[in-house]
Order: sequence, then structure tokens, then C-alpha cells
Amino acid sequence: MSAHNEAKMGDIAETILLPGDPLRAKYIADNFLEDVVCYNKVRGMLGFTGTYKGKRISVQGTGMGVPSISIYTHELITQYGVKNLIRIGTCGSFNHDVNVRDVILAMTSSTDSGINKNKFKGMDYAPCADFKMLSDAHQVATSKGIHVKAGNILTSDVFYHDLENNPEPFKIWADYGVLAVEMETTALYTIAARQKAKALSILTVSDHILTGEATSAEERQTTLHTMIELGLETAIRQ
Ligand SMILES: O=P(O)(O)O[C@H]1O[C@H](CO)[C@@H](O)[C@H]1O
Ligand SMILES: O=c1cc[nH]c(=O)[nH]1
Repeated sequence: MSAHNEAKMGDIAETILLPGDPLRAKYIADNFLEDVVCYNKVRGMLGFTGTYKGKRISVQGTGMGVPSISIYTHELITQYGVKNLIRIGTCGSFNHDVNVRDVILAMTSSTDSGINKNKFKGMDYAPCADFKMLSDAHQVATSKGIHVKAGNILTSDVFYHDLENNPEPFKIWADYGVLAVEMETTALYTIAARQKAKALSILTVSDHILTGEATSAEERQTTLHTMIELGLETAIRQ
């Protein structure tokens, strides 16, 4: 048991999928895993362990934002022995050539969060994906004909912007080639690196900040199959 997780040691697999939404975790457990056991309901942050193609895999909600995923990943790695962490999240596009439902492999993550400024005493750390995981995910995608974009993403602490005072909050990131915005990857990659674990974020574009196109909450929960399969196929290769 940890501060935020009622699982016992051994209940959680070494390889885990991490959606922000705990109901996405339940959806994956219900629809993709076999022999499933729910190991955590604390704070409604559901966690399940089952098998996928014979390999033991867990799936656990992380909540939204850097502090929430930091708590869950820290406990998963340091108190439950988790070694391979694959975030499967949604993100918003601020580029005209990155479309709703596109799948993104986050090679690295820029951020407007202060978390690493504090940790690294004002210097800049470049959080990056584990190369083998990234390479495995890319190979799986290629073999299944799934088109993915790989590159830099933005982990932001801000979902709603003050557009009156800051009308183009993402322009500088787009100008420097950043593909899309989500809210957790910088923390995931930094914590995994510190604890010698492997991490990768796979993201699906759920909405387009420039055009206003969006998927519904229900669609987000249930129609992310391409990303979920890519995550699971990458997971069984670790
Ligand atoms: O769909 P998830 O994984 O929660 O990811 C994205 O969605 C949430 C914002 O709506 C943030 O957590 C963001 O990172
Ligand atoms: O963090 C997120 C996720 C999806 N869409 C956004 O605009 N931001």
C-alpha cells in the first residue's frame, strides 16, 4: 500500500499503461485485457492488472496535470517496482498539419511548468522518451500501417487560457516545431529517468485549438483504439 494506492506489492505488473482518465483505464481493462483484477479504487484512480497476448500488463489512471501524474508514477516505480511506463493520453493540436485523431509519439517534452526549473535550480533539463520504447512503438505503427508523427510536445499547466491578454498562447511553441499540448509528459519522463525506469507517451489529438474541431468526451473514452493497441503492442515488447 502507498499513500495513494491500495495495491499490495506484486499486484501491479512491471509494464503499465497510463491514461489520465481512470475510466479510460477501466475501458482498456474491460475491452483489451484478460483475467483482470482491479487493484486500486483510492480517489477513484482506478488501476487494473490483466494479461494481453499472455503478458502481464497493468493499466492505471494518473489524473490530470504534472502534480497528479508525478504522485502516481513515483509510487508505481519506487513502491511497486514498475519498470516500463507508457502514457496513452489525449492532446490538443496548435498546428495546421497536425489533425484531430492523429497519433503522436512524444520524443521529448517542452514545458511551461515550473517543476523542473525548481528541480534543476533554474537550468533546463530536456526530458526524453526511452529510445527502445520509442523505436518499438514506431516499428509497431509501421507494421500495422498506423501513421504516427514523432516529435516534441508541450506539457502545460494551463488548459484554459486568458486569450484577451494572451491571444496566441501556443504560437511560440508551434514556431519551434512543437506538435501539440498535453499536461503530463515532462513529469513522466523526468521521474522515470531519475528512477532508471523507461517511459514513453503516446498521444491522440482530441481537439484542434486553431480550428475548434473536437472529439466528444464519450468519443475520447471509447474511440482511442489505435493508440490503445499501439500502447499494448509496445508494452508486450518490453
Ligand atoms: O486524456 P488525458 O490522458 O487525461 O490527457 C489530456 O487530457 C487532460 C485535459 O483534458 C490532461 O490530462 C491532458 O494531458
Ligand atoms: O491538455 C490538453 C489535452 C487536450 N487538448 C488540449 O487543448 N489540452
